[in-house]
Amino acid sequence: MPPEIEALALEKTYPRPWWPRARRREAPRTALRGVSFEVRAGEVVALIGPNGAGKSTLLRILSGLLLPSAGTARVASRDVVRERPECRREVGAALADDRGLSPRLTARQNLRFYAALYGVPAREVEARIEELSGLLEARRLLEREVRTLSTGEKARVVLTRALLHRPRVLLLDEVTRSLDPGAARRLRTRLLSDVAARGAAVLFASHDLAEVEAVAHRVLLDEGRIAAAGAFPEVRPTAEAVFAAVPREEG
Ligand SMILES: Nc1ncnc2c1ncn2[C@@H]1O[C@H](COP(=O)(O)OP(=O)(O)OP(=O)(O)O)[C@@H](O)[C@H]1O
Repeated sequence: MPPEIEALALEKTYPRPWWPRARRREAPRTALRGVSFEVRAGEVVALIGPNGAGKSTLLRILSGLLLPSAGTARVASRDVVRERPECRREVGAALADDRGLSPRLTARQNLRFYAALYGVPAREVEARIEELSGLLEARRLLEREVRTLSTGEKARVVLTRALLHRPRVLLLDEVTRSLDPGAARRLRTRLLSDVAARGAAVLFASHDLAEVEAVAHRVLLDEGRIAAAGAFPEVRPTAEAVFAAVPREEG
């Protein structure tokens, strides 16, 4: 079986901003420098690394929101650039700074909209929303307008949305960051065991080494490059060194 997520020599350099004042000040920024790895069906892989390591950039490329500068990536055996629409149907993404929910619609209306977009059969939509919102402790939020929800409450709706169409690949960018610790733990355990049990591949970014130790089958450490990969005990010394390192100031 081919891997569900496959990155091969991925590179990403953000160009200088186009507006003149910032353009003079800012250089292009390289966020990924040849990243290669894979995630197989049923595997939960954590992507850990300090701020600016490139985690969000990588997840945005894999979800089809950002183009790589070089290299290739495949999700559910499809090329994320050439087969972008097909890819996006196979992926459930809950990314940092998610702006995809309409603030004036209720959570349920938003979820119905995305269910239709993802092609969930109409007769299954309500049952799916009930089931997932129960799993993600979001049922009491369903009839509320999204603009009235707290950050953590919105995160639950975003997670529910990511799972609506039973995606083969789930990409999570620090989604439990805004949840209180108990809820984060419960959600992580339920969510990840649920998706892994049905054979989905999960890649989630986190700063929290304890979180990674609890759930990840395998860990990737990223710093624009893969600094270490494998089971947590093997990666741990490098991870601890990277997180403990005093950052070098630029210039
Ligand atoms: N739109 C952008 N334009 C220019 N540079 C960017 C842009 N987005 C990210 N970067 C830069 O790319 C690098 C990687 O950023 P990225 O957001 O992928 O890191 P991260 O590992 O997700 O960080 P964090 O843990 O803080 O969320 C950083 O140096 C960042 O400043």
